[in-house]
Amino acid sequence: MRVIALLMAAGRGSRFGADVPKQYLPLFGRPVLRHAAEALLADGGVDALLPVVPEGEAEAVSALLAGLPCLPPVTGGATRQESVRRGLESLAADPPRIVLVHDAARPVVPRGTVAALLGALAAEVPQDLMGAIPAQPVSDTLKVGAGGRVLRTVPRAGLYRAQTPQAFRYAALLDAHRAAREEATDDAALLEAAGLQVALLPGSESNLKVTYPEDLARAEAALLPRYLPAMGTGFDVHRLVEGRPLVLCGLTIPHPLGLDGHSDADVGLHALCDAIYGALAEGDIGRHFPPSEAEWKDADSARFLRHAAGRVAARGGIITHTDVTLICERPKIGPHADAMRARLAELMGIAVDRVSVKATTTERLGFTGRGEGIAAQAAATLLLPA
Ligand SMILES: Nc1ccn([C@@H]2O[C@H](COP(=O)(O)OP(=O)(O)OP(=O)(O)O)[C@@H](O)[C@H]2O)c(=O)n1
Ligand SMILES: C[C@](O)(CO)[C@H](O)COP(=O)(O)O
Repeated sequence: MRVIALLMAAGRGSRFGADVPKQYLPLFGRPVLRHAAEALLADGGVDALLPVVPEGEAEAVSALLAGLPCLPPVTGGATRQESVRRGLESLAADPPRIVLVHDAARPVVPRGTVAALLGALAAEVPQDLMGAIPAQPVSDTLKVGAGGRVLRTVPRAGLYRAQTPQAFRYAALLDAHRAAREEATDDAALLEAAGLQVALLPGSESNLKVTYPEDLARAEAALLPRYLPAMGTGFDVHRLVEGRPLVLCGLTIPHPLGLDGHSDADVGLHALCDAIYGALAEGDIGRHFPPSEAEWKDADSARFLRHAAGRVAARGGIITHTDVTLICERPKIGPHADAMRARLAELMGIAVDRVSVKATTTERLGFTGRGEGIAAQAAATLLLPA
């Protein structure tokens, strides 16, 4: 049974009102539509996704969905219904048995939803079932209103709020779309209009559609139980010598001495990399970039931090906060701290208000007190998929 899931991402998000369509905005550092796509695949049973995207954005959406089983994106239309129809038509030459239609703006599909929908359509009895949808019973009292006044109350018994993903026999849904004369707000409505049977399955309050700005925080709250916090620490020391530039937290700082080492010896950045690798339980910087390898001689350590942040992304996680403490008498770090924070934030791809750089002396005690070297310690917190 070939199953294709249409990922509806061709909307402009006008009610949300951001500079970019809401489906591209980050939730825990990853685009809303990426969460939606992964949720469609999590139960198994879906062979490929078919992204339906705004005109000219196929390449950008493909990049956001990299690594997932996807058919080439199809350009959507002016309405959701038109976008779905275009997606369905693109499959006509090699028709699947079943299609799922899902809003890319719904990033929190509970586990088991897709399996339940496919199970309903796979069941032998009733054989007349053409679709299955998740829906929540209405729990508030419903009013009809106009001009700021209540006109009357609508009985809520038997009323449901329809969600996506919705599953359909492909041929039935394509026929319903081709025959449609009026605009429907979901796909099941087109089958209902044709007198076809659609099963009602339990939905979930967490399966919200990001529509207004406040919905992003609600979606993050709903996703949070799927993550576990992780924490790592790092420590590094390099000797101060003549004839080398002083590179600290990604910046070259004017100073008569520089740090000695195999790479550019950026002690702050190395400690931070170790904190991130530590939180991932993926060893340390020396494991990823061995000092025995000539390739890393005098290397710009920015590359190491980009790698560490890339490992977090590859594990499906995000860096939540980092904190670096530089330990030295000279140079004074305060005047450079904000520029260092900005550079580290840029390298890790996170907001600067989640990045701290501070400094301390050791009261002229020890090797840092005597100005023989600089030490750094760092901590990083991550969220990783549970
Ligand atoms: N022409 C359209 C309109 C909507 N959608 C998709 O259908 C889903 C549900 O639509 P909605 O929440 O209304 O999204 P927008 O149309 O983007 O929002 P708005 O109505 O506020 O502009 C979204 O994932 C959206 O990208 C689509 O593929 N093609
Ligand atoms: C398809 C849908 O998500 C089901 O609840 C909903 O109808 C989409 O409505 P919108 O007005 O296009 O957001």
